[in-house]
This record gives sequence, structure tokens and C-alpha cells, in this order.
Amino acid sequence: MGSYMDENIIGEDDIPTYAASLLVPNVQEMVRKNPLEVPQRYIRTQEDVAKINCILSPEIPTIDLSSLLGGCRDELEKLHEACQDWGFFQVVNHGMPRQVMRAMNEVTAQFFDLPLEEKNKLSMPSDDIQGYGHAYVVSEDQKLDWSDALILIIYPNHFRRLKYWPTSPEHFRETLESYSSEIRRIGDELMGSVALTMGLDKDAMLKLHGDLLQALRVNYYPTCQKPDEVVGVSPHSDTSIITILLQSDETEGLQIQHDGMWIPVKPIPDALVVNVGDVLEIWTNGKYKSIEHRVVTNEKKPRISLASFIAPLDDMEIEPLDHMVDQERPCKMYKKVKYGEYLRHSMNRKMEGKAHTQMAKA
Ligand SMILES: COc1ccc(-c2cc(=O)c3c(O)c(OC)c(OC)c(O)c3o2)cc1
Ligand SMILES: O=C(O)CCC(=O)C(=O)O
Ligand SMILES: [Fe+2]
Repeated sequence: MGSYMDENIIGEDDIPTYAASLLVPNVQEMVRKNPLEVPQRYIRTQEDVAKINCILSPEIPTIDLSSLLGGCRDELEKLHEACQDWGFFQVVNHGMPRQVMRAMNEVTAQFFDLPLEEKNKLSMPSDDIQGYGHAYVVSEDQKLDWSDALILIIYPNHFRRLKYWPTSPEHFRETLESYSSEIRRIGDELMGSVALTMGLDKDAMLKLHGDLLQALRVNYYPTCQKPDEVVGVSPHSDTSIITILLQSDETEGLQIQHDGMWIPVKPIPDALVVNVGDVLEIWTNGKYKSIEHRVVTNEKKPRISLASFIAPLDDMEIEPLDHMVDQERPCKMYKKVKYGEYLRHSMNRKMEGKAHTQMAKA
């Protein structure tokens, strides 16, 4: 395996580029300069920020990865139900050393604490998606999210654009390297188990997609004095196969759609949150659900999350697997699409829930 030090030997010609996004203000800086101001472009309609109305909201399922890998049939059944009924679950006993998670949280917090001029050295250009800035902004009158992000492609190694990888704080790059290789292992192990729940061999999914893309989106949600009027990240589903999220232990914010309500995902210390992405929904002909989720803000504490998207490479063709057509779904609900085209289609439009998935509907 190469490392981030390949900087000098690998050219950038083959690195895929992604959709353009309009330049918009840095939210963290806006709040630092004027904590009370919430510009009109961030204010949502009542409907957009509607809350759940139940006092005791259900918790998303928890999956024990070490039991899964040990062959526990009950845990496998739990995983199947989580993918089918929730599209989201928390993973415990995943084997990522606690100090790797802590170090990753620490270096990302230190990165966002840097002065804006430092962070802007890694600015996302208007014609790509890697770097520090905002993606998915496609029109001047689109409502904006109350967050900033750093987006990096991690694997395959030769897709890395190292000019966007922070060198400050000092240990950022090596910490990201350890964290990402742990995420890759956990992703492979989870996909092996998901293959079993789909009635396939353990390594079938890995064979199906071959080499994978792993991208990281580090989200920074500043505090907001009108938390009920803004959204940290707009409702969307992920285009990935699966997404593995490390969220802060102390600050809630992530909410998912379940039975017509927005349900908060309560942080479990050291757990990872995993969600089914659009590709897994398509492969399973809609049996496993890529669920809409959003992030809300609060007035007290900023929140950081790290979303690792595990996705096919651009050339991979995605369609429902033949054996996923059954009595419940007697025909293929999605047509064959090239992943690269699907991803770019989703990026070229404002993310509005699952509207982008229409492109792949049969
Ligand atoms: C409105 O807020 C957001 C919309 C979309 C995403 C997002 C979801 C993904 O699944 C995803 C992805 O899989 C991906 O890699 C293939 C990627 O490229 C780097 C994304 O930017 C991406 O974004 C997040 C937040
Ligand atoms: O911050 C979070 O909890 C979720 C972020 C997210 O959905 C994403 O980056 O795709
Ligand atoms: Fe997401």
C-alpha cells in the first residue's frame, strides 16, 4: 500500500473531477465575527425545520461487529433488520483503537480552530469537490447549510489530491492515514456481513465492486443563535454503498427519517454510525433503504462529524441483483446506471432529500 508520501511520484491526470459549486461564505467565520446574525439565506421554512413530536423517540439498532465476525446468527439477523427497517445502525466492538478515534477528533478540532487564512490555503476550487469549503451549492437563491466542510478522497491512493490535506496540526496526515485504514477494514468487514444477509458469499460484494473509492467529509457545525430556523446539513440520502460516521460523543445533531418522523441519533461513546447508501438500495432492489437524514444545530456547542463514504469507482455499473427480484418486488425497480454518472447527476443539483435517486428509477 502506498502512503500520503507518494505526493511526488504520482501525477494528478487520472484523478476524477466532480461538479462545480458556487462560492459561499464561511459559516464559522460569520459566527465568529457576529454571533447573533443569521442571514436570510440560511433561514428555512417551518416545514423544512419541522421537529419530531414524540417525547420518547426510538433508538436506532446497535450492531456488535465482533459478534458478527464470530458468526453469530442472531447478530446477522439484527443487521438484516437494521438495513431493511432502519437504513441506519450504530456499530460497537468494531476494533478501532480508542486512541485513533480520539486523535482523529483532536486533529480535526485543531484544524477548524486555525485562522481562516490558514484553512483557506486548502480552499475547494469552484470546479471540484475536494478541499475546504462547500459542495452542492448550485444556485444563488438556494438556501444554505449552517456548516463548513473539508472533503478529501482517501482511496485509491492515486486519487489523493495532497494539496488539500492539512499539514497543520502537525500530526493531521498520519492520524488521518491510521483512521482511514481502520475505516476501510471496518467497511470491508461490514460489507462482508451485508453480503451474507443478502444471501451471497461473504466476499461477493467485494468481487462485485472491485476496487473502491473512500472519501471523507469532515463537517463543522458552528453554534447558531436561531437553531430552530436553520439546518446544519439539508435532508439527503448518501450516494455511497455505505457511509461510516464518527460523531462527537457530546453533541447531538444527526436526525434520520423513520416512520414519517425525524429521529435523533443519540451518540454512543466510541460507536460508529453506519448508513445504507443509494448503491446498496439499488443492488437490493429497494429491500435495504438509503434513508434521508439531516443535521440540526444548537446554540451552545459546535459539532464536528467525520463521514467516510465508501463507493464504487466511476465506471462501475449499478443495477438490482437478479435474486433480489422476488414476490414482494416482482420487477427491477432501478435501471442500470454508471456510478460516475449517478454521482455527478446528484452533485449537479441541489440535494433535496432523495430526488436525485429518480435518475436511476426504472
Ligand atoms: C446536503 O448535504 C450533503 C449532501 C450529500 C452528501 C454526500 C453524500 C455522499 O454519499 C457522497 C459520496 O458518496 C461521495 O463519494 C462518492 C462524495 O464525493 C466525495 C460526496 O461528496 C458525497 O456527499 C453530503 C452532504
Ligand atoms: O454530521 C452528521 O452527523 C451527518 C453528516 C452527513 O450526513 C454527511 O456528511 O453526509
Ligand atoms: Fe449524509
